[in-house]
Amino acid sequence: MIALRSVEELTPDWCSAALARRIGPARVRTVAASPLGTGQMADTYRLRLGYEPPAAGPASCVVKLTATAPASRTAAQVMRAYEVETRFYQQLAPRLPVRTPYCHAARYDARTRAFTVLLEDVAGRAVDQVRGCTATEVDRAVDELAALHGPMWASPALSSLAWLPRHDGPGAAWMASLVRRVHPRFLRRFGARLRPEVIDLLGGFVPRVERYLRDRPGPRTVVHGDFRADNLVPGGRGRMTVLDWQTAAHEPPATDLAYFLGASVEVERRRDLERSAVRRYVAALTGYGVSLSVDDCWRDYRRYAFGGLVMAIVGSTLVTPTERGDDMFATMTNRHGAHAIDLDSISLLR
Ligand SMILES: Nc1ncnc2c1ncn2[C@@H]1O[C@H](COP(=O)(O)OP(=O)(O)OP(=O)(O)O)[C@@H](O)[C@H]1O
Repeated sequence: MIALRSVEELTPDWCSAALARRIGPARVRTVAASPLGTGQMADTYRLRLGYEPPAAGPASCVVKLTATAPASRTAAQVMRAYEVETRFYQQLAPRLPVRTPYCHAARYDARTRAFTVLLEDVAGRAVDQVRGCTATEVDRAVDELAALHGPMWASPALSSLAWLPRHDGPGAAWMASLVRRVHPRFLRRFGARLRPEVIDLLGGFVPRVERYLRDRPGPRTVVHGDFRADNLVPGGRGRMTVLDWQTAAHEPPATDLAYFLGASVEVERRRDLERSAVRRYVAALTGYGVSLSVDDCWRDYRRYAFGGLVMAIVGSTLVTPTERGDDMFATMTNRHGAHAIDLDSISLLR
């Protein structure tokens, strides 16, 4: 099975090879692809599949492949997003209890930097990021975070995965200079939609961004890197399925927790429930043998509240602009800004 460079290369034979583990000697006879969702880093399609013999495999699957839009493809390649998502599905998803779509096949071609993952079609709709999560959705999401972070908490095995990014290396200085460079442009584009106190916060944070990115205290584990409502699909038995593993990394786990609560919960609701969410996360981690105090978790949670601001500033300038994308970046910045202000996170960077 090869990594597809575009959906035009998709054929029944390619699908048969990609589904071989599931369908054995049966064949895919027909495949029809329709574009799916609003992803900005890859092209995603729902596939309707017909088989010989009939009903030999899933009636539909989701294929995610190299973006055709040049800006999205370049951004994904700079961030190694395609390699990371492929390797995550191949090497980590099978070892972790976090709920992800079942991956039928995943390929990354280092020469062409093309990638393709063929996934289970997850029923249901992702939580709307702009509306934000309910209290029940927060509980479910926090449980999935513990199921992602707990099993490989401080595991030396993660350091040997050369493909799994760490953000405190030489990349930190590069990222910090990018944030400083694009900050004025970001303010020109979004300033009218940002609260004045958030603009002030950015003015205090951006000069300290390199310190924030380089100096990353706390234990490390596998993190999702973009753990927010748009990537969470509520499912059966009180679980959430977590999508979009292009930003997986070897990072302090509180980065995901702070980013999730900062981005995906409306501000008043987040203020009400964040302490209990942190306690729930710590309690769920004990189920994976992790001993972490609520105080230590709370301190790291406060410190990493800036992650969403870095993501909004950099993300909004890298991807092709869309109206929904711009709404999302403005909402994100106001929410993460309010979060860092509420938690006085800047005091942890002095
Ligand atoms: N396995 C799946 N089952 C059902 N829907 C899916 C599945 N995987 C992705 N989707 C949907 O396809 C769209 C794009 O998916 P995804 O977020 O993984 O792509 P992306 O290009 O990496 O996005 P982003 O711009 O957020 O990085 C989303 O609407 C998502 O809900």
